Amino acid sequence: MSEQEEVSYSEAIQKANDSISRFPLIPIRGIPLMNYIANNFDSIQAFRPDPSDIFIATYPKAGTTWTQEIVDLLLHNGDAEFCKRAPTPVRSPFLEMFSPPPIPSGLELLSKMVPPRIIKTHLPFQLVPTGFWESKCKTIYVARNAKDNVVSYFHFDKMNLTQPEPGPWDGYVHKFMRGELSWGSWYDHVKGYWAEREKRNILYLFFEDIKENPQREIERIMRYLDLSVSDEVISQIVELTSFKSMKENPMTNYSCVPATVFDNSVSSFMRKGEVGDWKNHFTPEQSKMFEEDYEKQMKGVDIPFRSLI
Ligand SMILES: Nc1ncnc2c1ncn2[C@@H]1O[C@H](COP(=O)(O)OS(=O)(=O)O)[C@@H](OP(=O)(O)O)[C@H]1O
Repeated sequence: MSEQEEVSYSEAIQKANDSISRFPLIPIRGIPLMNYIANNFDSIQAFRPDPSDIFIATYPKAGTTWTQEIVDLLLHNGDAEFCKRAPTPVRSPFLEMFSPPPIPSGLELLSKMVPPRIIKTHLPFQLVPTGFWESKCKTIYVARNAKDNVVSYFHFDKMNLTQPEPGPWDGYVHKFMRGELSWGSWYDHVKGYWAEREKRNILYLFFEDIKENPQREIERIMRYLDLSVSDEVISQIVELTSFKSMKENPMTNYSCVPATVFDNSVSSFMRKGEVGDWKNHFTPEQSKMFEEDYEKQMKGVDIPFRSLI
């Protein structure tokens, strides 16, 4: 994969331009999904991974792209040039993504690749094709604290012109709390994978931990994947996957998606990459209301999120 593939991916999106719109959501087993995904759900469910494939699962905006880059670099011993062979969504396809033709679906991209493939999903646990668990694929789940997650999703839904119109911030927070955004409830998502992590051997990570100590978390991923790279390479990967590096890297910053789909004048995909940006968005009243609801939705759950505050 190379320049040509990168160009053809961007060109395919450009060619689909007339069919791009804010797609409606259709529920699949109660989970709202973009209509193109919902309409192709049977073929997504039928996907059979290879046991060597690596599966990265997250609620949207929880650190997927960051983890995809870390894993690609670990698999290739920190080879920065090789990891620039194509943009993230081509190197590491999005399992359930279907878009208007001729944009290749995740399944189409996967069918042309040789395992081990790095496969992204936002599907909640109960919608993941059972083939992943039958094949015992290594699975990395990344969770991000709810308040920063909803802030990031809000900015993304404003700039991603295929997502439903987010509307004003206050209403958006309520939609998040009710699980009405694409891919459903954050609360059920983080709880679903947490409940299955031991049985399915899922490595459950937190955005805040990677931010606090990337070296420690990259080493955890390395051990989980049964890889061994030198300390020097780990340091290189820390540097290559810093927010600044990934924001500047055209292969990781989603500049492959034309402005007719990702409107960068509204917000960029690599927006801030921080912990605690929620403080710039929630009013004290919204924060109190959100926390009261959080207590109810997360009652009895022992996921070690940092304090919300
Ligand atoms: N290297 C690195 N360091 C810190 N933060 C990073 C990094 N890469 C991506 N990001 C931030 O992650 C948010 C995007 O999340 P995802 O990659 O999960 O998005 S997506 O769901 O795949 O569309 C989005 O968060 P916000 O900036 O808060 O909006 C990105 O900026």
